[in-house]
Amino acid sequence: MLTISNMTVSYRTVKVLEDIKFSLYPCEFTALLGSNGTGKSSLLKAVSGLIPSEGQINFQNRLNLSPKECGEVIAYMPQDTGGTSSLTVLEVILLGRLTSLGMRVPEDLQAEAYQSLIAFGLESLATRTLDELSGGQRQLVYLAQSLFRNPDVLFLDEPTAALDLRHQLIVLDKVSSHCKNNGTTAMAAMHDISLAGRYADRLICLSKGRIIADGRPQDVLSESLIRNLYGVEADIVNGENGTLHITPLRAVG
Ligand SMILES: Nc1ncnc2c1ncn2[C@@H]1O[C@H](COP(=O)(O)OP(=O)(O)OP(=O)(O)O)[C@@H](O)[C@H]1O
Repeated sequence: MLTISNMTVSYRTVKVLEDIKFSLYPCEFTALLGSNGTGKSSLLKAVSGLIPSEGQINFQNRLNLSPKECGEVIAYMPQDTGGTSSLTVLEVILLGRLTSLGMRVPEDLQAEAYQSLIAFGLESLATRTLDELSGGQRQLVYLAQSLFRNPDVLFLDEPTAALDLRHQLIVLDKVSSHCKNNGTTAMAAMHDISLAGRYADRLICLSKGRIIADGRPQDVLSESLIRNLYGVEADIVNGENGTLHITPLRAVG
């Protein structure tokens, strides 16, 4: 279990997150929701030890982790997967297991990396360099790398932002099943509340730097929550098998 308590994050003198506390559990996929600029990325970065924060982070029986220890426990995939790189797609996947790499890459590790490319439909790109990929293909490569790394805790910042509809479904399905099959704890900042409601076990909702709702999608998603979070009027209909159908109607306020 990963537990965050009394977390505050500031940029210079401006506080952007305050009184943050929550716990994340193995096998659970949590979606982090909130409007633009409300602090989702800052929260993921602060807990991953990438930006300074105040408060306490505990993981399993390890108390008060330092930023370096947070970085060792949590694999963080940023929102922006751009930037130049002349590494091939297969090499990027293999880098996910940097600690297992020596002078030679064991054949079984190469085969496993190739399998993770197949899982994301990326095998035809294995020998291409990252510079030669589209934005969505690059995002898929980094997602495949994150799962290949098989971390205890995985943080993803808008993992489906560059993806088409089919790949959004494939990726969220894979992240959710990876959690269940490997005991991984995952949290993803997301903007699509319908997809979050469908794939996440739990939603944590941020507004103005504070958590205003935390629970199972069917328990927390309501028309008034959507109005509070986004300033949007929406219709929510309960479908079969507990699915929620959310239709945004108009911006209000
Ligand atoms: N490096 C920085 N220096 C100063 N202020 C920052 C910095 N990064 C983010 N902020 C501010 O902190 C607040 C939270 O930003 P953050 O990127 O965490 O929001 P977000 O919820 O991830 O937004 P989005 O959905 O638009 O990606 C915003 O007001 C933003 O302008």
